[in-house]
Amino acid sequence: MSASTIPNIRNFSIVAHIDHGKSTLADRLIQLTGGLTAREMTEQVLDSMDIEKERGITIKAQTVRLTYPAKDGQTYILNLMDTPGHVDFAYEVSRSLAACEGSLLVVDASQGVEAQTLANVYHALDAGHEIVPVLNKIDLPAAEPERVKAMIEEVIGLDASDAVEISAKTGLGIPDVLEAIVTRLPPPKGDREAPLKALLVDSWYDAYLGVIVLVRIFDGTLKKGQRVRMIGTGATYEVDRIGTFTPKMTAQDLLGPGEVGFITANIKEVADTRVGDTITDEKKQTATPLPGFKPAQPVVFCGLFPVDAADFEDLRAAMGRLRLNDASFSYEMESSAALGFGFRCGFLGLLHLEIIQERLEREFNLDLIATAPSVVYDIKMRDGTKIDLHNPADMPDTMQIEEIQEPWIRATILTPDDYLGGVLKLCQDRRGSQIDLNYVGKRAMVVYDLPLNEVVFDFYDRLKSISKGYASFDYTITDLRAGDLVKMQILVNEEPVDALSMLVHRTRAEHRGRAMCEKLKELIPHHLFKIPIQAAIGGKVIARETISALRKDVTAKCYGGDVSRKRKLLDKQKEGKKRMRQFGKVEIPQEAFIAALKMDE
Ligand SMILES: Nc1nc2c(ncn2[C@@H]2O[C@H](COP(=O)(O)OP(=O)(O)OP(=O)(O)O)[C@@H](O)[C@H]2O)c(=O)[nH]1
Repeated sequence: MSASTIPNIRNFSIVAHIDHGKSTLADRLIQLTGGLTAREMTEQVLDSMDIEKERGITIKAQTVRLTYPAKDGQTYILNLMDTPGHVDFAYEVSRSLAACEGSLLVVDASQGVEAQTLANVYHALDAGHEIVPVLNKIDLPAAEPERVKAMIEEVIGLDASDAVEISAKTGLGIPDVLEAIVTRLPPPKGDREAPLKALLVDSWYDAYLGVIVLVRIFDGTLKKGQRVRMIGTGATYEVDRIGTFTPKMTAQDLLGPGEVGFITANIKEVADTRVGDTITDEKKQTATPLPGFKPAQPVVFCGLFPVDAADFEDLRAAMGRLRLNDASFSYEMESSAALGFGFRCGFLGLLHLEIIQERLEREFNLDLIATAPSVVYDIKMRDGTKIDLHNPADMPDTMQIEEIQEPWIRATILTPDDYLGGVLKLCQDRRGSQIDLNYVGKRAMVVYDLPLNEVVFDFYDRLKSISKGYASFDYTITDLRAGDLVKMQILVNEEPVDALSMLVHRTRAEHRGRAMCEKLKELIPHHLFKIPIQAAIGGKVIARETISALRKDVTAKCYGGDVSRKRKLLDKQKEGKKRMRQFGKVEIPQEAFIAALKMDE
């Protein structure tokens, strides 16, 4: 028995920087190979969740099987594995790549190589992929295909001389992409007679069908009724449905080597499936399981609390629902003196956090307060024990702490030359240390080591505003380093607000404390009494602001007859009311919690 090539199949991904046109190209490929009718094509197909559509980003890896009659007279099955484009989901990128042999590298011909182009193409090269460069958006007047080809060769080291030039928008060049997939990407290899060996690429929960598992077969065959074993978890299941996405779910009798498809097998929860696991036949097991992946670890934590305490059970139920589909999101119950009952939640990154919060608020109609995002700190105690600190409120007594370690990242930033000064200053201000600085044409490529704690709040927003949206950013977590970190508390009306406490580097504490007090002064409405706002480290106040006592009529300052302005102000106040929390005698609006953390330097 030996592996042979399966000549009429190609498995491929599209890797690209966000917004370079990956989804548009995928839709064109589906359209051209007749996977859907024109009416079904009205919406972008691969981005299926609402929020993905609205924000135009791809989150969950999906797959489509296309049938393509090529110029050589043969008909090919092309399996397109979609990959997410954002840094938070790098893990999902690598697992989709493991299921294919090649990638299309899509680069916007008016923009050029960006930070995530690099990160994603390196993932693809790591996965052993053959890569076809595709220059998109050549319909734009600003497109400079020759310059971008040179950039691909210089920065990535790929031969771009035969890059395919296309416009995913107009459809120009799409047939060339299909031909390139068939002629330039390698076919899969596999042994049909060997015991089943399949990769568990992804899984998600469907309200009607239960857990759906996306698989890529390497050896053997998989069919309905077969009993399979997941090697990692040891669980066994009987396959009750099997098929492919065209992109509609289509039943098949059997999947063989090189094929990609789905199974259902009466699996109760997504958490019962481990992405990267090897699926084999229960009776005839493979002797060589696939290498698998490290599970995605949450790196950013924050507390989520209902504004209205009566919503707690609804929040619990909603989190359970989201978790069904997203095993990388974690939560456990937490109670806070100020905020009551809520949950401590773990996320893959800030975007992941925002998406989950938004879904909870929008799909489940919940009003939430999010506390300051925090990274996970490793604390070594004097008695030799170690603590993983997810919540600054739980920080042990400093006298007992030997050392605090924090996660560091290596960040790659590409920016037009004009903004380089601002970008370097930002990195420097965030305790960064410069590793590399290069020029590629008129763009600078900067590599910095930075503490993740300085990046989680607003680094990305700041970078975008400094560079007018032109800089791109990608990072990987590298190591843990000891840091002189202290817990800073915020006191409103002499009472500590746990939800606003954070670990900061000692050298940054005063600056940060002052900025937070100033911001809170703007955001907390006047009350009938004076409210002191203080930042303190271990009982020592390092910054202070005071909110003066109330002027009764909020509209008083709108003298003159501008009625609509008055009404707006009153409406705004009413809106604010709904989303306020009572802290002792003080009401703090929800916006204050997040806004206080997003500070201008
Ligand atoms: N002019 C022009 N615009 C394009 C072309 N291809 C895509 N676009 C536009 O570029 C934007 C981004 O395209 P998407 O396909 O959503 O980008 P994406 O890479 O899938 O983004 P993510 O899903 O977030 O990774 C959209 O507004 C598209 O309409 C093209 O060939 N020409």
